[in-house]
Amino acid sequence: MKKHNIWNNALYVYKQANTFNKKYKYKLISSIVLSLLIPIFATFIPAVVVYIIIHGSKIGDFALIVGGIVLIYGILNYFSSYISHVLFFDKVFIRLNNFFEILSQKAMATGYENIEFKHNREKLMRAVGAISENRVGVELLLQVFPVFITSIAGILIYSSYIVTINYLIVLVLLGMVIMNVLLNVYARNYEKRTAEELNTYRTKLKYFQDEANKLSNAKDIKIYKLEKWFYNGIKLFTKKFSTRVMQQKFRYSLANFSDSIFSIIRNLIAYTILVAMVLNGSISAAEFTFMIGIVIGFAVWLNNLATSYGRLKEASIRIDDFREYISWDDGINMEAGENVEPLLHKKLSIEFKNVTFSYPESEKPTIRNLNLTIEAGEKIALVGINGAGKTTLVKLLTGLYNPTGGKILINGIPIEKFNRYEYYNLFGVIFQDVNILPFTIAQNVSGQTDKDTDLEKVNMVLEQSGLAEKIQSLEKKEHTSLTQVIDDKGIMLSGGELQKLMLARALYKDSPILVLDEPTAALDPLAEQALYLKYNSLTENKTSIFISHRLASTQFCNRIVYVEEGKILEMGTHTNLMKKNGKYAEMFNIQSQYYKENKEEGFLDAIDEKII
Ligand SMILES: Nc1ncnc2c1ncn2[C@@H]1O[C@H](COP(=O)(O)OP(=O)(O)OP(=O)(O)O)[C@@H](O)[C@H]1O
Repeated sequence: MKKHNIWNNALYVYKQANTFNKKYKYKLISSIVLSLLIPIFATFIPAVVVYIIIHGSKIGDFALIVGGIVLIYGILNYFSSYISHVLFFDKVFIRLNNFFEILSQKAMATGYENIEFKHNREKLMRAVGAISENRVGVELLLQVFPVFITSIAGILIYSSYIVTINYLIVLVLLGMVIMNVLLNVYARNYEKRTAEELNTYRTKLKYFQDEANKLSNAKDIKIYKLEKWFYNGIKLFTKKFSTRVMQQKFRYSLANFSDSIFSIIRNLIAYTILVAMVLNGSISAAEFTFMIGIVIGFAVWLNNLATSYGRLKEASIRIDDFREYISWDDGINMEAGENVEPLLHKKLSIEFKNVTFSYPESEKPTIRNLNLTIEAGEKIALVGINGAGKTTLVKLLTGLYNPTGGKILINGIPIEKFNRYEYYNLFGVIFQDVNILPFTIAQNVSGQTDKDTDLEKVNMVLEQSGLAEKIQSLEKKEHTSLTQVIDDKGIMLSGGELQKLMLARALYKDSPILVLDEPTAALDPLAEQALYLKYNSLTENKTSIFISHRLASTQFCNRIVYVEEGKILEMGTHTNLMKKNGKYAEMFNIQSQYYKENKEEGFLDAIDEKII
């Protein structure tokens, strides 16, 4: 992982802040100038008072001068706190708007493997960690960097004055601060060493906390009494997390404690030197008062520098995490690559050439040296037992995964040559896990905003997918929202209805390749039969892949591909494979026998025999 120094990270964060809020820099500069002016001014006040008293000014003059100074001091403080207040909200908005947008854009655009696989997902979680709270990462840098800069300026101004009086004071103060910095470095090194471990605990704890509240888990938690598993997980990782945090904080408290001791010693030495100077007449009482203010102020700047530097380092580590994810190779051709436009209205051929794929950290490849040619416009049924690698093949074909070996070609062109963002346009896919968004039915089908949605087409595909009757019965028809996350009047669809909606979405896209992974798993037998009967017309001019464990589906496909352990074991028409009497025939016979037996007993009247 590339590490950037704090200056580089600060430059990065401020550049981003500036693109979002152009006025931010002016407010920031005003705040830094005021933070420098106010303590200098505060140091002047007692010195001026002592001077006036010693020189016996009239009470009226005294009141006027002191009143004037206090008034200016008050005004400066008012502006300072006003700007701090404004800056606080600016920082929050910069983090929430700008940085979240950068991260979301990256996460949505980057290769799917960068999102799905564990190690990559952890990178994403770390990047989220840099912007998810007020006092970490980006916002921490925005808070602390001005303090760091102000402290450097304060130290330069104050020390240039102190050395003209007595350079020993500067040396004493510096020595103490260096010791304090060393203790902070010790604490920070410990924090760094344990950061990875803490991050793991944080991720696991967050998993338990999030999953415990999810609606999708609620049924299983109640029925299978899983709450203990969640309580124990939360308890275990809270303990591990908080123990580690306490160990980290203990080291910082050592540094803080030593700082209190050092400040007493430092003040004693500074006072001794200054009092000796007053006694031997080298400085006046007013100068003494001023010098005391400057010495204390100088120590404050030094301390601020040490602590802000430590916190900047802390923020910098998180910002590196963020930048690592943002600049991470997408793993695919998102920017460049060939246009798929010429292919969009053609029948397309697909070729898997010696394709191998291994999931990260898995010992054996899931797809092994697989060769398959699908002719343009062909309808393929992909079958095989659970875990054979069918869905993995779909993810490879659709460009969600990249093969670890071999090539996939569309109309003879290797798919990595296409612009990946456009490449997705070639596919209408129903995946096994149904995923709807809390928008209207029409928007879920079109994947577009209302303005860009073709309602006529939406209704046509809803009709084709068998959902039209249900939608027409709703008060707002296709404008009804799904789920109640955003719209209180939203509706929930049943498992089978959702699957029909997914089919409508794939059909709306009208892509040259249609891939249906278990599209009938939740359908009732009548709906299933209706889909089978329509399949030819739905896939007209398209190349299609139909994955199903219901082997009736193989009847209306041109060819059946039987996959086992990532390899093609058998391939051919239904009649050929039945004659071959291999794995496919075995699977088919078991299933059809079951249906026949049950049918004889009159259980499954709804299944049309001619389909089986
Ligand atoms: N993200 C993943 N990380 C690691 N291994 C995975 C991942 N996804 C799937 N696998 C493994 O790859 C193998 C093939 O899975 P795949 O989902 O392709 O099978 P399938 O043939 O579609 O099965 P099913 O019929 O159950 O849908 C399985 O053994 C599975 O455990």
